[in-house]
Order: sequence, then C-alpha cells, then structure tokens
Amino acid sequence: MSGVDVVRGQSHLLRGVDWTITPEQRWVVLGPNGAGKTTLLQLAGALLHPTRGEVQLLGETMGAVDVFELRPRIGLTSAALAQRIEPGERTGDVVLSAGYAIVGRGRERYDIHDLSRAAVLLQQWGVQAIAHRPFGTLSEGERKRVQIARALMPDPELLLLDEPGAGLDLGGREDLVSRLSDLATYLYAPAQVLVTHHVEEIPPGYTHALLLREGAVVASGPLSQVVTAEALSETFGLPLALERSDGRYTARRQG
Ligand SMILES: Nc1ncnc2c1ncn2[C@@H]1O[C@H](COP(=O)(O)OP(=O)(O)OP(=O)(O)O)[C@@H](O)[C@H]1O
Repeated sequence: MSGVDVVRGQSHLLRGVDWTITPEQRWVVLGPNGAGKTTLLQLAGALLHPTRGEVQLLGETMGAVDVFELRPRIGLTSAALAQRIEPGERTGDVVLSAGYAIVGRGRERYDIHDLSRAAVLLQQWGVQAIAHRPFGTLSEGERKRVQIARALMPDPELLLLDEPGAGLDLGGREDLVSRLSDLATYLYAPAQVLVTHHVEEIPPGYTHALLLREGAVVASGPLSQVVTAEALSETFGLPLALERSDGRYTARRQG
C-alpha cells in the first residue's frame, strides 16, 4: 500500500498508509477500537478500494484487476464472514466449501484432493471429531478454529485474521495462540496478518507489527522494534508498561 487514504464523508478511516508485506512475514496489526484495523484488512483482502493511493496485492494492482480472480488467493476470517455461515451447515462442509468461495455446500463436485485437504485441516485445527456437527452448535473457540481451517482450504498466498481471539476464554485463547504460532513458523504457510487489540494474543513466530491510531500508522516494522511501551502508549492513548517473556507479551496501565 502506498499513500493510501480511505475517506467516507468527512471521516478519514485511513490516512497516508504505506505498508509492504513479503511472503515470509507474519504481521500483527494493533490499535484501539475504531483505529481502522478492519478497514485496513478489507483493503488487503481486495474487499475495498482506496479513496486515494495505490494498493498492490499478490502482484496485481487494485483497480486494474478482476477482484473475483484475486479473492480466492486470499484467506480471510472475520466476525462479519462468520455471521454468513448457516448455523445448520455441517462443520466439515464449512471447511470443504471454501474451495469454491461459497458458504455452504451446494451441488459442486469435490475430488479426493479437496476431501483429503479438508480432512487434514480439520485435524490440524482440532475440529475433526466435531466435523459432523452443525456449525451453530459449536463453541466460540471451535468456531474460530473452523473459520481458520476454512480460510486455509484454498491454499491462499495471504491469510488475514481479523480478531480471531475475540470472545475466547483463557484456555481457548492460549490454544489459538499456540496453533497460530505453529502456523507462523511453518515454512510453506502463507503470509499472515493478525488483527488484535491485545499484545497477549501475539503468537510467538510473528515477525512484524503495525500500530494504528485514528487511521494513521503510529509505527510499523520488525516486532521487537515496534511493540514497545512508548509506541503502545501512544497508540492506545494511555501510559502502558510492557513485558516480554518466552516470546509472549503482556501490557498493563502504568501508574
Ligand atoms: N462506511 C463508513 N462511513 C463512515 N465511517 C465509517 C464507515 N465504516 C467505518 N467507519 C468508521 O471508521 C472507523 C474505523 O473503523 P474500523 O472498523 O476499520 O476500525 P477497527 O480498528 O477495526 O475497530 P474495532 O477494533 O472496534 O473493530 C470507525 O470509527 C468506524 O465507525
């Protein structure tokens, strides 16, 4: 992204964003409510065009490419997408049908490669035992893992995760962080962007961070240089103390 603005009416949702992601990088995007994180992810997911500036995705320039060709190359999970999944849909089919970029299993034909890839992903994300159950009967943690398995099904080149830790209990969060950490360090995994409000959710193995406040980038670059008490305090607008131990971060208000 180069000099990107997103403007709606009088509001600047994003202003002057410059951001480059290379395939081996794993980025965390941090910022308070309303900072523009979801808007940034929609740009990265070819779901939104910038008002000004240029967005290049997977070698294509937005505005000069058919977004319907680009979108299957990008895996995305978000609360908005999760709401579109039919509660009665069989969990295994939620993952399987992603190969066709549809929600729910229709009359498509799945070959043995689709079926075995879905089976591997269900197993990797710990939801194989509940693959027969309707999606609506799953816990929040199980749903989050199914959505990530679904996003990975088309073997995307870029994986975008919008607040996958939201609504999870401590055990669910820790399980998710550890699975995301495994995915981050897997050599053939896609480039990854994880949006979160909480430094506790940064998976070990993530390499870079972008901090957003009021639509503007406060800092971006290698994780250890960007996720600092000073930069986080500026981003969230309150004095914060930060600790790092075994690759995990914790933050609390200072004073
Ligand atoms: N179509 C729109 N018109 C006007 N303002 C909008 C529009 N869409 C989003 N906004 C505003 O833009 C700002 C950024 O929204 P966005 O959802 O990107 O933030 P966010 O960082 O993801 O927030 P949260 O952490 O609460 O999910 C918010 O103040 C939101 O109200």
